[in-house]
Amino acid sequence: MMFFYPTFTVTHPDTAKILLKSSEPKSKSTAGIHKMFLPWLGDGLLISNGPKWERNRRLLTPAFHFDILMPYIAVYNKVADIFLGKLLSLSSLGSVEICNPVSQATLDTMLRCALSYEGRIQEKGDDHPYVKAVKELCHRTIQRALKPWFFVDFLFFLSPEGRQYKQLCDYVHDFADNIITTRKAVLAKDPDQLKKRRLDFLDILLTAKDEHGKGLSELDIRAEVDTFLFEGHDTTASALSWAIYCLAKYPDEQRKVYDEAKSILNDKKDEVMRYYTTVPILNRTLTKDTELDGVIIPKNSTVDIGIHLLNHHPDVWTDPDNFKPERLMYTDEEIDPFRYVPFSAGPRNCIGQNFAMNEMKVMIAKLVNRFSITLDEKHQVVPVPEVVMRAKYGIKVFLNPR
Ligand code: HEM
Repeated sequence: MMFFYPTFTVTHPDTAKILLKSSEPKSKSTAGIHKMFLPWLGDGLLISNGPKWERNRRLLTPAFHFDILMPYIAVYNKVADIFLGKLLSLSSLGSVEICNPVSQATLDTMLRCALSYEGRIQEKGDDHPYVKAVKELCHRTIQRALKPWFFVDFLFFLSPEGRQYKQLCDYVHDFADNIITTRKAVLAKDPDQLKKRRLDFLDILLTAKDEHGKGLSELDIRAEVDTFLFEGHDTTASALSWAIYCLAKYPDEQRKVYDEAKSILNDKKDEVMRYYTTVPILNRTLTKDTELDGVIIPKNSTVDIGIHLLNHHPDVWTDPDNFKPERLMYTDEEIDPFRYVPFSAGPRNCIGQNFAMNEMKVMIAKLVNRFSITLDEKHQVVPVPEVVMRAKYGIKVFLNPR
C-alpha cells in the first residue's frame, strides 16, 4: 500500500513485458508520480497519454532520424573538447567530482543540438543554476511522493516546500521560455533556416500545424521543451557519470575501452546501464483488470516496473550483481529487447536513445583517450535510485593525462 493507494511492483522481465508492450497510460492519479511532475514538466511527451501523446510522438520522431543525428556528432565532439579542457585543469588539483561537469556537458549538447541554443553552460562556472534546479526538482518530487498529505496540490503549494518547488519551476520555465523566444526571433529574421530537408526538435514544434492549420499552443511547446531539456540531459549525465566510475573501478575494462576507442567504436550494449540502471523505475496505470504472474490486478491500480530490479533478475542474468561487460559486449546473441531495458521498450520507449548513445560514445572515447582514470578510494560512492540513478555524495576520480 502506498498509504491509501495500492501500488504493485513488477520485477520479472516477462511480467514487465505485458505492461511495456501495452498502451496502458502513465499514472496521473492522486498518488501517481507523473501527476507530481506535471507542475514542472507539463503534459509533454514523457507524461501525456492518449491522442495528445500519439500526435506529439508522431511529430517528434523525425527529430531523431539518422540524418538529423549524424551532424550532431560534430557538436558532441566540440562539447567533449571543452569538457576535457575543464577536467585537465581540475585534475591537477587532486581527485575530481565528475557528476557536475558531466551534467553541464550533456546540457550544453542538448541545448545546441535539439534547441539550436548556445547555452555555454560549461563555460559559465561550476554550478549552473539550471542543472542545480533540475537536481532539486527531482529530489523534491520524490520527497513529495513520500508524504501523502502533500498529494493534494492545494495543500502542497501552501506549504514552504511547495512554495520553494514553485519557485524552482518558475526558474526552469523562464529558462525554457528564453530558449523558445530566442529561436523564434532568429527564425523571424532568417526564415530560410527552415528550408532544411529535415527540421530538428524545436523547429518542428514551432512550425507544426494540425489539419485545421492550427499550431501547438505556447504551453504545449514549453512542456515539450521542459521535458526534453530534463530527459535529454539528466539521464545521459547519470549514465555517463556511472560509466566513468566503472572505468575507474575496473581498470582491466578501462584498458579494453581504451583499446577499442583507439581502433573503432562498436555498437554493443552497455553493462553500466544494466548495473546502475539510469532510470530505475517506471510506472503505468491499468485501464482494465490485468493478469500479471497469475494474479489479477484490478483496474485503476498503479503498477511500478522496477527496471533496475529487472536488469538484475537472476532468471535472466547469471551473476547479476557482478559487473561483467563481456556478457553484453562480446556476445553475438540477440538480446530480447524486453530483457535489457535501460531505455524501456514498447511504444513508450525512449525517443532519445540513439542521441544519448552517440553522445556517450564520443564522450567516453575522448575521455579515455586523454586520461587514465583511477578511483579516489577515500571518497564514498553511494548509488541513490531517484528519478535517475544518482550518487549521494557525487563521484570522485583521479584523471591522469596519458
Ligand atoms: C542514457 C540516457 C537515457 C536513458 C537511460 C533514458 C531512459 C528512458 C526511459 C527508461 C524512458 C521511459 C520512461 C517511462 O516509461 O516513463 C524514456 C523516455 C523518454 N526519453 Fe529517454 N533516456 C535517455 C536519454 C534521453 C535523451 C537524450 C532524450 C532526448 C533527447 C530523451 C527523451 C525521452 C522522452 C521524451 C521520453 C518519453 C517518450 C514517450 O513516452 O513517448 N531521453 N527514456
